[in-house]
Amino acid sequence: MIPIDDSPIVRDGKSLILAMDHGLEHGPTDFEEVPEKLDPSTVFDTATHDAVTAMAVQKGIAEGYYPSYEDDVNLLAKVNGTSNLWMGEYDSAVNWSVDYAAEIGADAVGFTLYGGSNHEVEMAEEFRDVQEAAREHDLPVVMWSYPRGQGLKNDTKPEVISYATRIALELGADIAKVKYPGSPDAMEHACKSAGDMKVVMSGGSKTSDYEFLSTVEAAVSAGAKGLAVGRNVWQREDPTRILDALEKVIFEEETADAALEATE
Ligand SMILES: O=P(O)(O)OC[C@H]1O[C@](O)(COP(=O)(O)O)[C@@H](O)[C@@H]1O
Repeated sequence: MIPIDDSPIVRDGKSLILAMDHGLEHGPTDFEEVPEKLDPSTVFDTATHDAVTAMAVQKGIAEGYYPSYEDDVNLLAKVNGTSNLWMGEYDSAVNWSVDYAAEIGADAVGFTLYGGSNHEVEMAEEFRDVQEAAREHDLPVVMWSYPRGQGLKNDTKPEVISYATRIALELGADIAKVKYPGSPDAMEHACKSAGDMKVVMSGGSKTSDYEFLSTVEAAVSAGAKGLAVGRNVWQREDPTRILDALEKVIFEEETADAALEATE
């Protein structure tokens, strides 16, 4: 872990990462109700909001669109990823090198590790190479720490999420992105398991404004240092409004109720 509070992807010790790698990870289904979002520029426009500290995308999107946004958006290069068409045991292909991501202007790199998968060993070895290359470029590393595969049926159980944050700490990540483990106590334990490393909550599929914001509020009160979110922002009709509210909940530590009221 390196001190990352001065990194552009961190603001006042916290991060709000806008993820848009769903076209690879989930396919066109995530865009069915928001077909205009098939154009990555629309989500880059959303990422220019002050609350967003980085945008996480895959190589092709970074190559094609980031040059127009490099003055206004911090790039988190998600270096591995696999499509939903892959039917094998959980795994993720490394699609670009850290050197190339740095050349494009990355401010941080992201990597998914499926702890518990039959491919965990190979993925951990790939993470070693990514993490060490990132250190050479002084880039923070965000681990999407997602235990799943084999017999692991419930990947949001409290002990599984605490293990996920610990794996990220032990392997040298700077931020762990994990699913919400269902309660503030479980989130607090997951954050403590990460030592001084930052933990951010993963957004998940779209829910109501109140449900989403109150879960973020609970996670932040329990020690999470922000959020990495995709669908709960860009699948909304008005992403700016939810980002205004998230800014209040994450950076100003307001309640979900107060944030919603202030942004009505
Ligand atoms: O593997 P899952 O749980 O289907 O979700 C993976 C997706 O979730 C993210 O980690 C976060 O996005 P969401 O907030 O939309 O869940 C994306 O980067 C990724 O594409």
